[in-house]
Amino acid sequence: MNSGAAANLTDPGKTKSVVIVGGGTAGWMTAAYLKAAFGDRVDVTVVESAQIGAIGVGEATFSDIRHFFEFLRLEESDWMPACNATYKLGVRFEDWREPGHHFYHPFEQLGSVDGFSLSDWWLRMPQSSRFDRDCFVMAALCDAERSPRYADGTPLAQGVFENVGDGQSARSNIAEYQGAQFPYAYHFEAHLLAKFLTKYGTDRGVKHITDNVVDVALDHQGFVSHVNTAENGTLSGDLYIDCTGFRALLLKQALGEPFVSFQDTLPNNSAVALQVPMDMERKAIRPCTTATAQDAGWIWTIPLISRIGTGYVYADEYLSAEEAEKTLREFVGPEAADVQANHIKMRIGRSERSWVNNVVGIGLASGFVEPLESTGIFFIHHAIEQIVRYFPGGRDDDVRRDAYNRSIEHVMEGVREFLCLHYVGAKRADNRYWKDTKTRKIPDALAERIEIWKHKVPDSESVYPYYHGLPPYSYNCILLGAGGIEVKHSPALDLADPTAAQVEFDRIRQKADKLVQELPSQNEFFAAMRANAK
Ligand SMILES: Cc1cc2nc3c(=O)[nH]c(=O)nc-3n(C[C@H](O)[C@H](O)[C@H](O)COP(=O)(O)OP(=O)(O)OC[C@H]3O[C@@H](n4cnc5c(N)ncnc54)[C@H](O)[C@@H]3O)c2cc1C
Ligand SMILES: N[C@@H](Cc1c[nH]c2cc(Cl)ccc12)C(=O)O
Repeated sequence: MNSGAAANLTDPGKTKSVVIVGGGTAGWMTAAYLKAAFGDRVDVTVVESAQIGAIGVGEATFSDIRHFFEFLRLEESDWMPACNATYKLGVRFEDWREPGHHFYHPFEQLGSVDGFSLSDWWLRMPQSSRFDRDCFVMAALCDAERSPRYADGTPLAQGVFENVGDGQSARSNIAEYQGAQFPYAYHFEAHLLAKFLTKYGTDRGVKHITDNVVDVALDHQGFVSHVNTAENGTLSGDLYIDCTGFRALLLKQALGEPFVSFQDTLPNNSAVALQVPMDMERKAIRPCTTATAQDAGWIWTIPLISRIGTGYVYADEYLSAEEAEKTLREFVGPEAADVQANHIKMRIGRSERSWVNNVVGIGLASGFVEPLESTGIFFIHHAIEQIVRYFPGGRDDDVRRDAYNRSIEHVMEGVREFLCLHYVGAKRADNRYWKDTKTRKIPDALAERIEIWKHKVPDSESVYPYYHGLPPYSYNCILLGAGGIEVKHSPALDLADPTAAQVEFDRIRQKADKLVQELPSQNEFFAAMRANAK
């Protein structure tokens, strides 16, 4: 424990001390990463309550999470079995356009032909009614429930696996990575990842205290001077990271930082979750997250090893908790009969600033949007990378603080626009909830962008202009998949020679057919892994 350590921020060469309050996924991802980044030159303490539980529902991620594991020098075989992890090739949206329809948001770059996006060509010459099947190989792999690795462990697209796993090469991070779209992400149990990283962190010197923080003390400048725990006295450090979840004990409760609610544009503020045991020998492990539209929101289905994580995300303005749980149980079927439901109130939006004085909020304490595009852990990962990049040198570090806060704001606001597009762009308008999605306020800039996209599919010139994790092709997937906004092809394509585009569509179909034949199902893949491990 360091007392009075605030002074050594201005004293280069001395160990810096960081106190992390909260030991959920955010707390332990941060602790582990700081140790991987700074080793013994940073003193890290994690204090977590034994009484206040962490959120863990069975999570899906961005593919970018691989940079996190790579930074920690961890291979899939080190952490995946410990977290019940499976592969994710994209999100499958069911019933967003109309009952029985589905489309994917896959981890695959959209091609271009003669300077025009393949989506533009597709509008001019659709090969079928399925934009995703015609333009992405991954859509067929998801439909056929394939694994992104062959049974011997060889990955699907060798070319994009550069820098992974030799343990020595330079480590990349999200913002720096300019390579091809990585072909898959993961599903895993976030609380098991937190447990795994507890060992990783404590093995590398992180101090772990199980106790409740009962009071946060501020000095005359409004900086945190120390926190008081119930049984372990006071803890103090140079920097405090608030990972206390929706409570935001330091950032909001102690420092009073205002919260910017997104509720006006994204009304879903509640969830009910179930962890359903499943015999995966008999049930297909779909290699994608499924988001099935419902009367007042949507249900997620996340296949894990030997269980399914599922839940109904809804707006309490339209549906009661009891009705949501009833609908979810009917959706899942008898397997869920003995499973207890977990009802969660979600605080949707962002802290006005995530870094205030010597407190940085990471995870739910900083901000959250409904999990429709699996952004929660991405927000954490991005924040951790940024705090390492902008690590404070002293109290008067306003420039660094402002830069950090801007980058967090951009990520959150960009994702807000992307999520709003799902609702305003969904063709479905069959009840009050879905009708309201067409008239509800959306960010002004998004409304302007949609007017452009009606005439020119989204590209890097027309999507949210700051880094927010989502490439322009993601917007094409939602716009053309959800089907509620009419989009026209570029008039130039009526004059252009379509031969090369036709060759590209044919190539995608042939490649998809070949891979569906060659790749094992996820069930076969994980069965082979288990057999090899014995
Ligand atoms: C319904 C739902 C679905 C989600 N789905 C996804 C998904 O698919 N993909 C994704 O990336 N993310 C998803 N998330 C988000 C993801 O689960 C969280 O981002 C992640 O678990 C991180 O949570 P956290 O660590 O910030 O907070 P929490 O898990 O709430 O942890 C808070 C920690 O603070 C501690 N604490 C609180 N008060 C005190 C105190 N006074 N003293 C000491 N300790 C204290 C608690 O003990 C706990 O350890 C979802 C979230 C929700 C709500
Ligand atoms: N940088 C993100 C962006 C991304 C690209 N495709 C998808 C698909 C889904 Cl479901 C989420 C996220 C993404 C990444 O590569 O993960």
